[in-house]
Amino acid sequence: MNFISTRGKVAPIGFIDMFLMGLGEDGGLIVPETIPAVDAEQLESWAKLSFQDLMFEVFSLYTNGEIPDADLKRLIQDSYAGFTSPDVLPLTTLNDSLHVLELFHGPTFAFKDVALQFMGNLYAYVAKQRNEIINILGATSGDTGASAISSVSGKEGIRICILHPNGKVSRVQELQMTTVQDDNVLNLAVNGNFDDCQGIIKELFADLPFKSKYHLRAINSINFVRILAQSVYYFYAYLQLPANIRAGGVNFSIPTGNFGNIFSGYLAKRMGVPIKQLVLATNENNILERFINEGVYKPEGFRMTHSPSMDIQVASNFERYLYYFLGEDSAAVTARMEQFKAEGQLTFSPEEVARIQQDLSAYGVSNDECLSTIRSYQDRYGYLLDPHSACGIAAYESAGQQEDGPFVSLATAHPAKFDEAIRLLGIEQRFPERIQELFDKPQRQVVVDNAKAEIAKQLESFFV
Ligand SMILES: Cc1ncc(COP(=O)(O)O)c(C=O)c1O
Ligand SMILES: N[C@@H](CCOP(=O)(O)O)C(=O)O
Repeated sequence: MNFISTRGKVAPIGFIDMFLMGLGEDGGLIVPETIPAVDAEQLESWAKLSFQDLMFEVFSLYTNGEIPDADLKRLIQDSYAGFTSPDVLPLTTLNDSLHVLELFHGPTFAFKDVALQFMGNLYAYVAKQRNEIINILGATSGDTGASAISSVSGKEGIRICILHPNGKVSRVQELQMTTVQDDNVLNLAVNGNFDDCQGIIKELFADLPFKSKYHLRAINSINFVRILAQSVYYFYAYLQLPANIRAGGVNFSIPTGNFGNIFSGYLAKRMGVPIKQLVLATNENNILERFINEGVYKPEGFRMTHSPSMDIQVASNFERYLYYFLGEDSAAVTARMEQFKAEGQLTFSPEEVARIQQDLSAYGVSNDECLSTIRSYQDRYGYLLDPHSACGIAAYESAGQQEDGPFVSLATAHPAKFDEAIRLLGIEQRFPERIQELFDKPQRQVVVDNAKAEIAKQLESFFV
C-alpha cells in the first residue's frame, strides 16, 4: 500500500512518510494509491470486534507492516483508554429507523478525539522510533484544536501551535484550548474566521523550505490518518446494528464542515461497508449543500451559527472527493483546483450533478431549525443534542422520508460544549466535571492579526 497526491506530483510514499507529510508537497491531498477492498465475508467476521480491534484490522490494511502489530495494538488501546463509555462509541436507538452514534465520549467531548487521541500517540511513537522533531501546526473552528492539544500536551519531543478564530468558538472550546498550561502548547487567536486560519496554515505547509526548517506536521483532516481513523466508526456502526436491520444496507446522516467526517464515510463505503446514502448536513454555511444540490461550489458570506465548528466555507476534503469523482485523474483535479483559485468558484454540469447525487445527498439547516430540532428531540426522547448533531438529525428528518432502510446519525459533540445555544431554549444542563472545572482556570493565548507574516514570526520563535 502506497500513498499518492490528488495532484499527482508526489512520488508514492509509505504509511509513516504519508503521516509526516500531512499536506501533499505538491499542494494536493494524500490518498491511498488503491483503496483496499473488504469483502462481505471478511466484514461479517469482524461483527463482534470491539472498536479497538476493528481499528487494528482496518489500519492493518494501510500500514504496510511499518508498525509492528504489537505496537499498533498498544497504540490503539492507549488511545481509547480515556474514553468514558465502555463501548467507546455507543450506538443509541431512538426509534425504528434512527440510531445515534455517539462520538463524543473522549477527553474533549467531540468526535475529533476518535482520530486525534490516536494521532497524538502515533506522533509520540514516531518521534521516538525515528528520532523525528514533531512541531504540529493546526487550524480549528474549536474542536480539532482542543482535541489535538489534549492528545499531545506535555508530551516530550512534541510542540503544538493551534490557530483559532478569535471570538468565534464557543466559551468551552476556548477554555479547553487556552487553559492548558504546558509549555509545548501555543494558542494563536486570529482576528479572522476559520477559513482564514485554514488558509494560512495551508500556505505555510505549502512553503516547503519553511515546512522543512520548522518540521511542520499536520493534525487537521488534510492528514489522511485522520480520515482513516474516522472511517473506522462507519464500519463499527454498521456492525453494531443487528444483522436483520442492516441486511439491506445503512444510511448515514453526517454533520459536515470541512468534508472530513463525510469523506471518511465515503472511504468506508468504497472499502466495502454497505452504505446506501451518505446524507451531508450543513448549517447556514451551506457551500457543500449548494455543490450537491445545484452543482455550484462557491463560498458565500461567512455566517456565525449555533454550530460554530461547522462555520466553514472552503472545505478541505472537497478535493479528495473531486479526485474520485473525476476518476482519479490528477491532471483534471489540478485543473479544477486551479480554476477554483483563479475564479473563486466551480460549476458542474447537470450530468455531473446527477452523478454527485448518486454518491451524496445534502440538506442545509437554518439556525431556527437547528434549535427546533434540539427542542423536539429533548421533548420526544429526552435526548439532548448538541447543535452540530442536531444538524445531522434535521437532515435525517428530511432525507428519511426519501430513503429506505435504517439511518445512523452521527452525534459529533456533547451539548455541554455549546451551552450558548442550549440556553436559548431555556434548557439547563449539568456540565461534566471535566468541563465545569475549566471555568476556574487561567487562560494563555496570543491574539494575532489575520496575517501570514505575523503568524510565521510567532512560529519561528515557538518551534525549535
Ligand atoms: C462538532 C462537529 N461536528 C461536525 C463537524 C464537521 O466535521 P468535518 O469538518 O469533518 O466535516 C465538526 C468540524 O467541522 C465539528 O467540530
Ligand atoms: N470543525 C473543525 C474544523 C477543522 O477541521 P479538520 O477536520 O480538518 O480538523 C474544528 O473543530 O476545528
